[in-house]
Amino acid sequence: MALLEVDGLVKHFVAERSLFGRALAHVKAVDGVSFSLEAGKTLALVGESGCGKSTVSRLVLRLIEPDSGTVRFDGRDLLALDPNALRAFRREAQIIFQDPYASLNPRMTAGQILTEPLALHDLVPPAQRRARVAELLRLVGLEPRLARRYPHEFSGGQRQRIAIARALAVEPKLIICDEPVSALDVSIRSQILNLLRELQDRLGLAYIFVSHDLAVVKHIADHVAVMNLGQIVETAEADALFASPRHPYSRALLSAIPLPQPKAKRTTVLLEGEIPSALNPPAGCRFHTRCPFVIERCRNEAPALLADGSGHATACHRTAELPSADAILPAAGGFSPALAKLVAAFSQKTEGAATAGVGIQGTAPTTT
Ligand SMILES: Nc1ncnc2c1ncn2[C@@H]1O[C@H](COP(=O)(O)OP(=O)(O)OP(=O)(O)O)[C@@H](O)[C@H]1O
Repeated sequence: MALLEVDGLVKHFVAERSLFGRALAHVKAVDGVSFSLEAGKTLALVGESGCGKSTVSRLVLRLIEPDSGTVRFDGRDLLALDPNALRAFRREAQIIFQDPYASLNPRMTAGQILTEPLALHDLVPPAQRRARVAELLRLVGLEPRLARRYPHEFSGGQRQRIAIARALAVEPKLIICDEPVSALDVSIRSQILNLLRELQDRLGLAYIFVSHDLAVVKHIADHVAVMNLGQIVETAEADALFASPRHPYSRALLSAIPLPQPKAKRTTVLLEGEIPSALNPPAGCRFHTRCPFVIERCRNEAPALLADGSGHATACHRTAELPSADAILPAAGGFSPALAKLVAAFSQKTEGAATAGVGIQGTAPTTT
């Protein structure tokens, strides 16, 4: 049985109200999202800013209520939990944020920050709390003597370690990592990612790893779900998705990852076209206004997220007929003349990682 099962989750926010309080427009932040996560595994939720990743996280933690859909955690229906059961659940699922400085109380020492959850959930008798704090600090690679310091006395990476230790204090089964390394120096990122992986192996933690950056996700995810405008457009085991992305949006996100070899050539898929407006969401496939492979059907009919035998699921009418990702990503060419024409309008050859370019142009779309 999966640790977490999310089915048909929907959350629309009111974006505009009339003078009399009537809802005039809705943001479809999350619109029919389903996925599952095994204990001890990592699911990465990937997509541009505004695609609904954080809203999914908040729904999974039951910090906000969905309009419809279900969330099952360890076999329990989260939406049916009474206050006591919800309190117990708060221990089992934790979250760490992009900016640890904002999430750590500046007036508390690291020791006090780590003692707080122990006391709140009555996890450790008062006499043993100091030892438990030292243990937590060691677990995240910090010296116990640092317990006396305040957040501003730590580096960004150290602060993220304290935020991780605070999450671990309650011995959770699931941690939502919301862009946990985006605010950190590039040189520190891999240290924090390694720490998260080590802790997962040691403690059997499951992670939902929220990120806009597929390069980061590559180092940590077992499964990836790519989101666009409140919906999952592709989901697969990480290896399968990175080796062979199928949805044009995933291909474009992947093509923006710098190549490991500086001289390697690749075609960067540039997505242009009309960017969907919050008040005028695209009909049919929500990606069609930016898709290089759009056909008439995409404008009228929303594609279902369909899985093949291996569990690789894609929401695209043209999955079966598009060229393999190899034909796009490592600049191997090989398009049929008709597809080459389409791709040419949206792609350009680049050389080397430094000029690999950004795969998506324009500001991120909003959802309605
Ligand atoms: N409380 C709210 N009220 C109204 N709209 C909201 C609210 N929370 C989120 N939204 C909107 O819902 C959409 C999805 O937001 P969300 O924060 O989940 O996206 P995201 O992918 O996590 O983006 P980011 O990476 O920028 O946090 C956005 O259009 C956002 O403006």
